[in-house]
Amino acid sequence: MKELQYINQFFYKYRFRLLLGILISIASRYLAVKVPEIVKNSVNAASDYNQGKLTDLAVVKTELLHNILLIIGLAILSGFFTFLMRQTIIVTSRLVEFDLKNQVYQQYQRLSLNFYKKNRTGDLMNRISEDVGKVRMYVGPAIMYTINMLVMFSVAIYKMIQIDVKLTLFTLIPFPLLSISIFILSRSINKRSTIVQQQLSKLTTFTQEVFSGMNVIKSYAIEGITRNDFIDIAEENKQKNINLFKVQAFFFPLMILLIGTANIIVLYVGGMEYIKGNISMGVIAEFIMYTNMLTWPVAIVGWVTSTIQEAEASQKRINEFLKQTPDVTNNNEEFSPINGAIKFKNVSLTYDDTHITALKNVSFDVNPGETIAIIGKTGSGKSSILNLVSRLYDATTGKVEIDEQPIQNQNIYNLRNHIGFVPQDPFLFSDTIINNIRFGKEDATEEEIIEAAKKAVVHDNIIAFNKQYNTILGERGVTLSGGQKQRVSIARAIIKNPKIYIFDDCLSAVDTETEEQILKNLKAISKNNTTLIVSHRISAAQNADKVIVLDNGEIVQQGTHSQLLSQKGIYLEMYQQQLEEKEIE
Ligand SMILES: Nc1ncnc2c1ncn2[C@@H]1O[C@H](COP(=O)(O)OP(=O)(O)OP(=O)(O)O)[C@@H](O)[C@H]1O
Repeated sequence: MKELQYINQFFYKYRFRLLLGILISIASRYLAVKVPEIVKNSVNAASDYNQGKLTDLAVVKTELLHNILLIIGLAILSGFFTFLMRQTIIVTSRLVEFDLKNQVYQQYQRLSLNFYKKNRTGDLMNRISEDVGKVRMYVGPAIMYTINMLVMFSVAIYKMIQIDVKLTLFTLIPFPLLSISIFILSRSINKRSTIVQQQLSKLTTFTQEVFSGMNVIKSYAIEGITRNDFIDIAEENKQKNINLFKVQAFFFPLMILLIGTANIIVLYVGGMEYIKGNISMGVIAEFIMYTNMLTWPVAIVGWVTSTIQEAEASQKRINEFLKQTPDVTNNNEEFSPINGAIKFKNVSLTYDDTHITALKNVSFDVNPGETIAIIGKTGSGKSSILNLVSRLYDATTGKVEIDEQPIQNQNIYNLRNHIGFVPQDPFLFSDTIINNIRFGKEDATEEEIIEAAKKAVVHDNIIAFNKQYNTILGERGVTLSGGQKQRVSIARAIIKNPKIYIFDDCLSAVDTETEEQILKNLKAISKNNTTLIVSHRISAAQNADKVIVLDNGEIVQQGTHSQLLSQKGIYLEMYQQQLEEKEIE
């Protein structure tokens, strides 16, 4: 129960609702346990009349009618309390589930990118849904049934012992057996259902991947292979489900068997006691009712134990993530203006997971409003520089400064609010185009959005769609071409009017003419904003105030476009190569 201690904060938070629920459960069960006693009185009245102990039929009839009305009244009251019990305890469990899900979600958002690289999406989803759901079972049903069981048991057994100790002991013989068997069965059911869940995750992940990569599957004509893979996984899924149902099928027969055994014992031992004249006929009826009433609570002991074990395991998985601290933390709560000066002083970056040193001893500076182009071959470390500027990662050694302050001293949210980042592989949400652009500035007007789209040279494409700016984009914006996606993403950054623009090779999918037009627009827009442009193409660097050339994580050249063209080196090589390619076109 160590891991589940985490949930105590919620018990405290909802203590009044929970306490009310507990009181209502006690009332509800107490009323339910009253019924057998009334049945006993009724049976005894009828039996006494039969044996001539009571002679007035009208009195017997009145008593029976009175008892019937009492039972109906108790049933209605008990039902009403049961309803209230669910409204309090089960609703509390839903509130706790909601709070816990929010906590996990907030923690997910707090954690750094590294966390997302180390953990699979399916696992993250499972912990926030499946595991939280299992913890809810502990907070709600498990606690509710435990209270039920305790009240039923104490009241019923107290009453039974008062009537006949010997009969009580005999009646209770099958119950420990019932509880232990249900415990064993529940454990087995839980184990098997975990396997079924894992299998289901596998199936979901597989199909999700197939749907996302459908264009590759179709163009390689490998539908047959993926179908066979699907059949294999589905077959395994079916087997695991059958295994689960085999065990589940034992649950009710086992309960019925044990209830039957307990009833037979009551009938036999009770019958003997009745013959000896130790108890009345009504007591046998009363005991049979207690036996049936106690069966479910006793069976539930086994179920509750195994549910708590499951919840403990799930909470452990949740705690693992909740305890993690982000690699990149915010160390300043103040929101202050940012001018956009960037300085790298002997910066090196080695990624934790791959141990790849992406940057080695990199130093450069950019004044506010300047445009700097970062050029280099693939894998040379260009994006890594951008990752450090937006503090998605922290440098391993050396210093990154924003406005002459170590970047770690800047409020991370403030910094990112002042950055308009266009990633290499733009991500668009399954929403309208207008909302995808508005994402950069929540209160943007329609005119501002259209203006931004025009500057990103995507307006004409958008108005060609039937629903224009209200066109819904499919999952990951699949209805747009790669170049259109890049330009919508650029519009999203433009509308933000940030102090620092970061363009990570985001014009790779647009033709050179459109690229030129966008670069011209960007130059006009970003006159007063610091701009970092990463590109494979020299064209992006021509108008930059400064160009940095990276090779294998190191700056090998630095200067203006014309300065670099006058030197031998990678920049000149790339320029000549791209010039030749253009001439061939
Ligand atoms: N998030 C990351 N975690 C681990 N390793 C990374 C990460 N990002 C990049 N790398 C590694 O760091 C090196 C530099 O990558 P980076 O993306 O900075 O290069 P790039 O010049 O932007 O390449 P490209 O032009 O192909 O985008 C590569 O070897 C890459 O595998």
